[in-house]
Amino acid sequence: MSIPNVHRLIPKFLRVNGLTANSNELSHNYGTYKIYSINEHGPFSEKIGDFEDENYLYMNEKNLVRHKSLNNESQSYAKRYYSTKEGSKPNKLLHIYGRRCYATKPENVKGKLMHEIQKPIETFDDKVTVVGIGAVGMACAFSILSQGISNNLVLIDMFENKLEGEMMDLQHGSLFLKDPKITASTDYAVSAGSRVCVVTAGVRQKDNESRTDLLQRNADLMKNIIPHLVEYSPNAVLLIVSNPCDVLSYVAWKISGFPMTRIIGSGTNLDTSRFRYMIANRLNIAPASVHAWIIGEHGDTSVAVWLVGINEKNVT
Ligand SMILES: NC(=O)C1=CN([C@@H]2O[C@H](COP(=O)(O)OP(=O)(O)OC[C@H]3O[C@@H](n4cnc5c(N)ncnc54)[C@H](O)[C@@H]3O)[C@@H](O)[C@H]2O)C=CC1
Ligand SMILES: CC(=O)C(=O)O
Repeated sequence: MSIPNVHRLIPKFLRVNGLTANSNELSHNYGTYKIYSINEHGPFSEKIGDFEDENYLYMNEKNLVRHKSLNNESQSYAKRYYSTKEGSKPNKLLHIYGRRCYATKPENVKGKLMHEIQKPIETFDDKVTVVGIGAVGMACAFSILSQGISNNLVLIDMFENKLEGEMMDLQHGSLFLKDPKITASTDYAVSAGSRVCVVTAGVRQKDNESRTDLLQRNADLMKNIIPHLVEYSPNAVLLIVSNPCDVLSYVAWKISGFPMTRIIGSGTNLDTSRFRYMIANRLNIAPASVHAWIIGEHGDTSVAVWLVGINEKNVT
């Protein structure tokens, strides 16, 4: 956001807060601040602008209430409430955080070189457990972390050495992630309080085997795995990926005693994604532009359904 726009924005906040700031006071460029709001849905839900001016924070410090250093002074925040904003409901209180980013003032070498030390993130309320850390389990684990689905990941498998190695590999990637907490064990106690448990443990097909051929072996594993998950995470959603995933979802439902709404099978998602890719590839369009599904069981009896609509510019 350009500075003139910001000037339009800032007095609005100040006015709402009963302040009479003069936007001339905002004219000294220094760092870059990003202004965020939060509401009852969570923090940083909405970025409402960037601006460049140290005096705004200063002014907040002197005239408003809080120029607080949060997080052990690792970041400077200007914290304000305001009660109205275009597009938001009147009287709904929102927080404003102004976060200062160093290293934006070109001539300020110190600002470029000096970064305040941040503490590790300590609140984790979105625990996800992945049981079975083979090819599928680790792909799930990596996707969960890299897409920011959870910052609190637990890995469970039968093999301690393998668990340790996979855990360390993920932990060593923390710099590129959002400082996640990653734990691993053969003991299900580490999974306690998970919101989602993804089950990928089990045997996979060999040549000439169908997914249903795996049923007995993997159903036996479920009898061992599911009760532990229920014991430690009685409110979790179970996502069953092990094959045959639809039948094993049923098995997991029966063993767990959970309501049906808390058992999800990965079903034909993978098949659908494959199908869309193939059509997209054939038509030279993006998979997201293909409307096609594989329905039925994730297995040899599944059925393809699709719709093709063509106009001058698009194929849908
Ligand atoms: N639903 C879907 O779309 C897909 C399902 N699958 C299924 O996922 C399952 C896993 O496949 P992969 O990862 O390729 O196999 P994998 O052999 O690479 O990994 C299986 C993992 O499960 C672990 N495991 C076995 N018994 C266990 C137990 N009692 N407790 C904890 N961990 C246990 C093994 O130690 C191993 O690490 C298979 O059943 C496969 O058919 C695979 C691909 C897609
Ligand atoms: C293994 C399996 O279910 C799949 O790749 O579709």
